[in-house]
Amino acid sequence: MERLSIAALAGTGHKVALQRDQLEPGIVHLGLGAFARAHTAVFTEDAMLAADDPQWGIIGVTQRSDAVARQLTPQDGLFTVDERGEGAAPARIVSSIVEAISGRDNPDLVVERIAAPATKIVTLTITEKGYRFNPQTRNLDLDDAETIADLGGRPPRTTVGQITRGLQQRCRTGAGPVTVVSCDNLPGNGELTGTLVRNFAEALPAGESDDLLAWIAANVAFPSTMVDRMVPATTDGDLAAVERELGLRDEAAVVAEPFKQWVIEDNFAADRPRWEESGALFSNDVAAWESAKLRLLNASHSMLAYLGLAVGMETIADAVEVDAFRTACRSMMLEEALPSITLPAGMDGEQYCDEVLRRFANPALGHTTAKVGSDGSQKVGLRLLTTVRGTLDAGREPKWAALAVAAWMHHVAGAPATELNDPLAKELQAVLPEDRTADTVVPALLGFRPVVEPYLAGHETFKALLLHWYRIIDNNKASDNRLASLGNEINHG
Ligand SMILES: NC(=O)c1ccc[n+]([C@@H]2O[C@H](COP(=O)([O-])OP(=O)(O)OC[C@H]3O[C@@H](n4cnc5c(N)ncnc54)[C@H](O)[C@@H]3O)[C@@H](O)[C@H]2O)c1
Ligand SMILES: O=P(O)(O)OC[C@@H](O)[C@@H](O)[C@H](O)[C@H](O)CO
Repeated sequence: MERLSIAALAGTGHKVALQRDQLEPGIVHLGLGAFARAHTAVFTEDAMLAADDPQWGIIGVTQRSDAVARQLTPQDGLFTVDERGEGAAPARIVSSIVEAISGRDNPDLVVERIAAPATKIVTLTITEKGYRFNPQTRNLDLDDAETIADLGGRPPRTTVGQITRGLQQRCRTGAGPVTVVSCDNLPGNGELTGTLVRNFAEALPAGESDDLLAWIAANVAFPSTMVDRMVPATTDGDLAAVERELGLRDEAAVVAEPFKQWVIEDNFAADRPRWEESGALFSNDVAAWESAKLRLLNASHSMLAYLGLAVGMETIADAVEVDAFRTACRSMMLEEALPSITLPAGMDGEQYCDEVLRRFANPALGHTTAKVGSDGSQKVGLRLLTTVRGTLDAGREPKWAALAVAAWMHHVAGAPATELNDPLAKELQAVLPEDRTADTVVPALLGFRPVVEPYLAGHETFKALLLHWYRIIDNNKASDNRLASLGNEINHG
């Protein structure tokens, strides 16, 4: 089958929305995964169309492998977004990516693109682990071997190294101000990114560091954002479905739910696309949006992933259909998370929670428990332990959040060392005992400092809840009907 490209489209009924010969590159996007294509690239294309402003073509950078760059380059950067579920629009070809680079293979080129005067924005979707920070201090992990190597002056391979070296070159060449926009699921993602970039700059030799820090302070903004759209990893079946629809082969297609949301702090150092014309909300209350999303949606997502994995379920849509799991999620959101956060003005908390559960149930999305449950060491603290802490501080028991944390612990203890998909898999395995029971695993993982703060590790109520739930999950693993028996025990608390 012929590959998707501008030339190949000429012979079909499909066409691209943007005038490609007029596009100019104004954005460098680091982390060209599925989410960036279904979210950032779509908002940006729509903004360019609505405002008739073609200066925001995206230079996409793949970070760890060259796969997406290899898929997109022969397709002239074009790819399909295939919406799935109620209200889905027809498959759409997105044309806002003008170049795709493998950052792994061309680190100097990444720095050059960030430093180009035409670049006004650097956006990021590099996953939580890509930030290489210490979650307790929210500073750059200066013991990280890759960061040390980047500080030593090699062509940078870490994202923070790439951004800071790009800024250093902008400072030297007078390339002008730039805005760095994190779009990852992290609280205060803009402030965090700014801190990590400054930490990197501070760790450079004094002669390089002083000028650079002053230049960054005067020329770079780091707005925080909240992003939302469920985008699973694309499967071979998804590619085949797009091929049938398009009549062309698209190796870079992505699948997404119809819903999409982007809340952005209005803090830019230079021009920006008119993203508000494509539906983004500019707000000075991004922190409230982000904590609502992380502690309601993402926390429930993680809970369903680990409960689903405990009973061998493959998708989130299947897990949320289990009454006991759905009720546990809803209870965690309503009884524990909602009382410990301040909602953004105008948000109806209960309605938001119901909407989240409805979105999870989208059967056409195929979001896997394995993908959502990956990298737990990077997510459990932000999504769940925050609610555990808030609920304990309010003098109540975090019963449901503890169920989700116990399910994560069970997943970590049950996964064979080679199969745990987590950047700290080796470190987690190292603290786990040979004999894995509630009484050995719970204290071992409570003592795992990169995830659990000392206060929670020593909290007897929390520990008792974890032991209780861990035993229930573990006892059921040998049951003939582990789904029914686990559901039953969860219902009985
Ligand atoms: N997929 C979603 O539903 C969704 C929704 C909202 C937000 N997000 C955010 O986007 C991120 C990426 O999601 P995705 O679906 O694109 O995942 P993906 O697996 O398709 O892509 C991950 C991207 O992150 C990069 N990356 C991974 N580890 C890295 C590291 N150590 N350093 C630098 N870059 C690294 C990869 O190269 C890749 O470009 C999520 O972690 C989340 O923060 C995703
Ligand atoms: O993308 P991650 O790995 O941070 O988290 C997995 C999911 O919870 C997440 O991607 C959600 O689908 C998303 O945050 C919805 O907007």
